[in-house]
Amino acid sequence: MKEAVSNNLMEQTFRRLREAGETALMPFITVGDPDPDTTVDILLQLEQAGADIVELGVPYSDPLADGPVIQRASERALVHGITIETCLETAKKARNRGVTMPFVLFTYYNPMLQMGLEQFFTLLRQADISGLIVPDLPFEESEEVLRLGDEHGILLVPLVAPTSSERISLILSRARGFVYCVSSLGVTGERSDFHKGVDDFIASVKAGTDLPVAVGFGISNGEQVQRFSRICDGTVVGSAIVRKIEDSLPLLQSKDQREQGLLQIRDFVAQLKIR
Ligand SMILES: O=P(O)(O)OC[C@@H](O)[C@@H](O)c1c[nH]c2ccccc12
Repeated sequence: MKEAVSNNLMEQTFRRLREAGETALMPFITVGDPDPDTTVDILLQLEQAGADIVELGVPYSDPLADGPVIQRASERALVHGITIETCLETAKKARNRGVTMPFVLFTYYNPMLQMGLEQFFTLLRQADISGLIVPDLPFEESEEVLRLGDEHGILLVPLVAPTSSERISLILSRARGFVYCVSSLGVTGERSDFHKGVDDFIASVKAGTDLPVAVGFGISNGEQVQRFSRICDGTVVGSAIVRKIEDSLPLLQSKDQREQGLLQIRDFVAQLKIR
């Protein structure tokens, strides 16, 4: 029997990359940082720079796992009252402006519960979101979220950390889309060194699943992207790009230098891409 070919954009992207022998460059940005219109412009730049899949972070006031760079991005976004709805509107605008890469929504659990899970998944589908990551989803509640995701065609991507060891096969058996390996413990943020056991950890995850495996947490330059690309299928870069956006704020917010600010972000991301 022929394997059913999925029409989920993220699955298609990973399949295309795998056939080409490439790995995915996966930026994370906070939606609404520094404002929703600029997020649309930044998404266009990311795509032109060679990003393959983008993680769209919903800003949150109590982001447990986020380091200082991403926390500040959330603060800048929350000034504009950004909610899940506005994030999804922003994603739609980016599509209408020509962004074609798959979107993975990254949100804490509480805002989705408050909206109601049915409504949440309906809106995600309407905004052409391919995947979902919920870092604080309680394992006991993940079954319901997974079921709704399957119903709506939205892939619930699990996060696994070097400490998830006893539960890892259970987590992998429920994974959709890809598996996100957190390179280290603690919070997000750029690092110069990684945990000694990270390569073995990634190898053990790869051995336990046929899905693509991506690595994130602390990856901040092209050399680190290359290092991890040799052993996995995708690399997530968050804080380093969000910091670049922060550094570019004076340019982005001035009328005549905005283009220059956007180019600065594009150039930074382009040099992370393996060509
Ligand atoms: O910022 P870093 O170190 O590049 O790590 C990626 C990360 O930002 C993004 O995937 C992320 C943002 N918030 C998180 C919370 C938990 C796990 C991962 C995340």
